[in-house]
Amino acid sequence: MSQSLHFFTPSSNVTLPKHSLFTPSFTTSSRRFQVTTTKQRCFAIKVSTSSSSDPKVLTTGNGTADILSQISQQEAAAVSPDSSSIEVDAVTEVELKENGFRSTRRTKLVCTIGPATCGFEQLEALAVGGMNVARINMCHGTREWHRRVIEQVRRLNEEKGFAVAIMMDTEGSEIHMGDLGGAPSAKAEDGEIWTFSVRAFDMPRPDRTITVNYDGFAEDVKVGDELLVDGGMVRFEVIEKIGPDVKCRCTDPGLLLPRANLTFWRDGSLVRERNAMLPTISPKDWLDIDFGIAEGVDFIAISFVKSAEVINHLKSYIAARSRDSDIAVIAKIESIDSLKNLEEIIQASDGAMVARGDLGAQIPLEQVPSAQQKVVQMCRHLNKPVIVASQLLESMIEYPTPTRAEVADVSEAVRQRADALMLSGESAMGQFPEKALAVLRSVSVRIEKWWREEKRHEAMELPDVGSSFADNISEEICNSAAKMANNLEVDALFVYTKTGHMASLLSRCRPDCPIFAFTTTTSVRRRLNLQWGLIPFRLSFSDDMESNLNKTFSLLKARGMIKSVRPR
Ligand SMILES: Nc1ncnc2c1ncn2[C@@H]1O[C@H](COP(=O)(O)OP(=O)(O)OP(=O)(O)O)[C@@H](O)[C@H]1O
Ligand SMILES: CC(=O)C(=O)O
Ligand SMILES: [K+]
Ligand SMILES: [Mg+2]
Repeated sequence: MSQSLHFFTPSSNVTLPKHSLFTPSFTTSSRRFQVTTTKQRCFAIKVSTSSSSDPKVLTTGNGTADILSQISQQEAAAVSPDSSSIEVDAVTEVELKENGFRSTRRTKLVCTIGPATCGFEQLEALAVGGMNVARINMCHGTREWHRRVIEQVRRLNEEKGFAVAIMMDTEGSEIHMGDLGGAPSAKAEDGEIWTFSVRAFDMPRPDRTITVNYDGFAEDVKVGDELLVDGGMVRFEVIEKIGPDVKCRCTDPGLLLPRANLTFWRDGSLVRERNAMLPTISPKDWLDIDFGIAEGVDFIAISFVKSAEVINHLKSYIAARSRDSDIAVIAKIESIDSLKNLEEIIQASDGAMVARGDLGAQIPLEQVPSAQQKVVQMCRHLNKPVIVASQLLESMIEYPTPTRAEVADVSEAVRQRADALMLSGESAMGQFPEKALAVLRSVSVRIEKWWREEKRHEAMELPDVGSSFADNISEEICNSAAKMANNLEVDALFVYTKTGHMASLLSRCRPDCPIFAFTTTTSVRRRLNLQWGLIPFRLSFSDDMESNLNKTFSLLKARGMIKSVRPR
């Protein structure tokens, strides 16, 4: 098995760097490495290892003009440039052509789809606006409704060449309110008495009555407890218990949304009684997961993860049921338990989400920012994509411009170099979904550029993640390639990746230039769309890197995404 790494250097008389751009593991075992200069201005390093899953090749280029001047007319002609055999979406294509490689957005964007965005045109507008992943929340709507959304996203991908991935988010079995009898919201005013009940009501249900999904609710709460809706957006005090009904007085007025999360507090601490024993994945969640597997969603996000065990269980469940599709499991960090077992949970998962909505209901709000930073950093260390979610642009549910504080919050998540930012209510039921997405997009691009120009990124020591020698080689190649790309100020890194692993290792380094990730399957292409800095393309390629490179350049050139200039 061999791996090769292609570098295209900026000057015409290249000498191989004397000092090691590679770490000692490369130089001390030189027996394994064969360095050859292949062309006048490029060199390749072929790495032989006894065991490796697939041949991985990495190319870095210093600007397409230079690269293309390497390719003779004959070589270019040898590959018939059937430009349809490379798949990239129209928006990325235009962006690359018009703005160049360097100014592409690196931070990925996730939009929750709801009543405001479930139409085909609305979905298309989001895709055009930069949505990389569409999230469906199984707390709301019917499976039929979600199936239609999935179908439309798939149609959008097929007809318009997008690679929008689908993330299904489970409901989980925490305590939450019912669906408000179909009303989009209800206003609770200061001092009003509301009834929270575990009874099932016939329609219409009595005024100021809210159903609760957890049967033990009326037994677990005590008179005097504080009841928080959505982590404190609305607060009540428990004043009386009458069988299955709990009477509460509103102490902090606000808007109640369907299926809002409920927590109760006693003497300033979160009460976790029998509800703490509820399973992470409820019987209804298992049915939703079966639905997600059948529909071939790309990601399943698990709410209220408490331990790595549930992730491992779900992963084997998925593996047994979907042999050819590979669904990634995202752990939602939104509970005290998930913070306690953070490292093992992230290690077991394929990615994580900082779900600040519920997290802020379980830990004091002032602890949420440090928890976010910790999760983002740990994901980077362990090479797992991370999403920062909830209330990024909350005011844009109602207003067309964000608050200054919201822009600062988005900027901070971009500066932490999270893989992705997520819209919730802003895109699901807000009045300005496209505007909210445009704010995420422009703030991301601006902050990324600023930090690149200022070279302000803190150096982050990235620990090894692989356990085998082959894994270590892949990591070293990627770390070195990213470093070299930065030092030589190249325009793009090219990586050929079957499983997506090499691309993720490069993304983890957060290089200054974008990473073109060429992969053979559409499902891997969609999955890579969640990761920082990756521009995923679908392309069939072989083990012969020389021909892959020629083919790629010809195809990109035929599409007008890179230009040829006369050799200097
Ligand atoms: N499929 C849907 N149908 C109707 N309303 C929806 C749908 N998806 C989302 N919404 C609305 O958008 C709001 C925000 O959606 P979101 O999924 O982000 O909720 P959340 O409470 O932040 O997430 P979670 O329930 O996972 O903690 C919801 O409270 C709901 O009012
Ligand atoms: C997204 C989500 O589940 C939360 O913020 O609670
Ligand atoms: K959910
Ligand atoms: Mg949540």
